[in-house]
Amino acid sequence: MRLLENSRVLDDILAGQPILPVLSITRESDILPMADALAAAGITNLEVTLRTPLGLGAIRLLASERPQLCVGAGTVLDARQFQSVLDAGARFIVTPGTTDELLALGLDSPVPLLPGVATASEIMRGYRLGYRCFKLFPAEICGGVKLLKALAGPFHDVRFCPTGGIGPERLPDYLALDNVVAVGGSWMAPRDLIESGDWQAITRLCRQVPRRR
Ligand SMILES: O=C(O)C(=O)C[C@H](O)[C@H](O)COP(=O)(O)O
Repeated sequence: MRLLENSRVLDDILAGQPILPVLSITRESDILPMADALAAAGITNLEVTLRTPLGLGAIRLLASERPQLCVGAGTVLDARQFQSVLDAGARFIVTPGTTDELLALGLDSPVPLLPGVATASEIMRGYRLGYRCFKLFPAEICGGVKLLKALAGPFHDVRFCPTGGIGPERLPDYLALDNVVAVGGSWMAPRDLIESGDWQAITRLCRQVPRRR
């Protein structure tokens, strides 16, 4: 998507809910019940990573069986994966870092790209191409709330989806920042609850998410 269009569409998607669940699927039978557990708490945006071999199939399944959800693809590392998640029906694409190849693909993509950054220089590489919305990763390690406050100075028109190491206790501090569009994380679908199939507990965890101040 050209220039500011990418970031406008992303902002429209992500601003609709304060958290972006990041799911890594390890059992096929979990996919639909997990998505339904999130949806029961009002979650419509979610990111499925390619960290596991089931990731791509999960995106395809959710795109066809739960079209009301906005399912993005995460951990997209190269052009081949970029094309495969587009083919699977991903509605947005998330990368942990940036490469020139991925930034260029995002400009011509039919769905928006959320490029991962950790430094001002990486933001500047995307900014000059028109990107205004980035994933800050790994957020807690690379500076978290303090870094986001510092970045608001030079990049007043940039918004971030910080992800990585952010649990529910730190969430309010991030959501209080004007340059945070949503906060990503995996905490709302913990492994033990998924393994035991405790979908109601996952719904309850998502319902505890604070509203934006
Ligand atoms: O693999 C990727 O490209 C990612 O997308 C990284 C995930 O966003 C974070 O690992 C989620 O962070 P946690 O909430 O700390 O689990």
